[in-house]
Amino acid sequence: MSIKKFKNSQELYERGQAHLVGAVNSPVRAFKSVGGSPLFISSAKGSKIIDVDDNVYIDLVLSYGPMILGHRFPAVEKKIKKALRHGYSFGASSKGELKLAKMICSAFGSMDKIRFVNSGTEAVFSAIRLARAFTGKDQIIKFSGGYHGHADALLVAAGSGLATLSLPGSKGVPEDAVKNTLVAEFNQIESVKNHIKENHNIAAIIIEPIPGNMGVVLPNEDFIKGLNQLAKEHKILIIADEVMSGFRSKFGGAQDLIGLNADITCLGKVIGGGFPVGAYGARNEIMEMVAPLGPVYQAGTLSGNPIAMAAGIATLKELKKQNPYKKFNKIAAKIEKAFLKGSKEFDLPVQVNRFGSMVNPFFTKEPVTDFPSAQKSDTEMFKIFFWEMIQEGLFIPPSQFESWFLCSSMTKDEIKKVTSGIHTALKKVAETVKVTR
Ligand SMILES: Cc1ncc(COP(=O)(O)O)c(C=O)c1O
Ligand SMILES: N[C@H](C=O)CCC(=O)O
Repeated sequence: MSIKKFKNSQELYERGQAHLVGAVNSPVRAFKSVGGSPLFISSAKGSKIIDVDDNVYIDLVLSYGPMILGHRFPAVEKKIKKALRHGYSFGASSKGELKLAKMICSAFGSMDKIRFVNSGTEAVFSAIRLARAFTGKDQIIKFSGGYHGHADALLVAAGSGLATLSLPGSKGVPEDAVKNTLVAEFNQIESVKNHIKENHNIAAIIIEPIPGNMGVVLPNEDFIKGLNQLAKEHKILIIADEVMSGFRSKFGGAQDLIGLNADITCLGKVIGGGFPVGAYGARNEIMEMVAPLGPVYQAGTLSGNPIAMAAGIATLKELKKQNPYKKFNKIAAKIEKAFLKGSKEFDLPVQVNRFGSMVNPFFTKEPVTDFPSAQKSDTEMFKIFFWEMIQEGLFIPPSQFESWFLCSSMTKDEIKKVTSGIHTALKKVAETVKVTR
């Protein structure tokens, strides 16, 4: 295998520093925690992504989730091209919005109505405003390691890029903006109970049903049951942030699979088929508080964008047709097996967490069940592993604390390439660790 070179990516990275902050438009793209300079991408098709040095990779990032069918899926591309011929944005309603809204509401028992916005961040902060208005209360509980976009109130003990960069929060967020944010520990119902005991103004608990922003973590059954019960007893709303998990483990939400009684659901990523989109939805009595029906204001020039709607409708139609969820479980199981085999053979501490098409490894001996246990993962090992995967032609997120994603376009050969690449990368980790110890 020839060694991959990144000359053109490096050049663009250097040039990019002049007019882009850190040469990127989202911090996770900067490769900060794995070192080296980030890849610049020239194109993608199916499960493959190609960088500007013509290196080809199997893509396990998939734009951090949206590209569930793979890139430029023919049926989706056809509908996007058709939509483009009709106009790009109208500032007025169009039929696609109705169609996508119906498809989504039919897939979630907890949603009668939905409002489209332009990103997951927008969906979440709008959902919080709505929960506060509906309950007449101000406080929210979030979980440490949970990431819900970059609204001020939620940049506390957050996962994703903040975990990657070891940032406890963000500068520029006034204390006032976070004074109503309470942080509990995922999978630890006592930490939620304690907040509820001490605070009587809690509007909502916001949760990623399957967290993917501290790496993938699975909720235990009793924890979810406990949340449902506490929320009901204390008239607290549950906001299921399914921006990442929505349509990734079933046609609909992970909330159904884990038995979470969501009041408001936030979506993004998959429902826009790769175009900027977000959405929040709930039962009628909650959604009818949103303007123009009710007093909660929320608006957007590009909301319900016709191209994003067309891509979303085509993606969901294709997902329904393919029903790839069993396939995802099988692929993820193979990935897990490759890790477990390699960790045994090379005597490495590895844990694998997976749910549907979300999967990722941690370099630690103990099971990963919350943010503190995820943070025990050896990020130096991850760094070595990451770069060897890149050399193997496998693009994974450049962070220990991001989920890998699977797409339905993956072929048997590509799956084999992934599992054998994992084996080689683990070997490299073991060899490097041996030398440096
Ligand atoms: C669970 C979750 N919520 C919210 C967001 C924010 O979405 P966006 O990046 O589209 O603003 C993300 C991803 O960034 C996410 O994974
Ligand atoms: N973890 C984030 C969302 O899921 C990754 C996307 C980003 O912040 O750029």
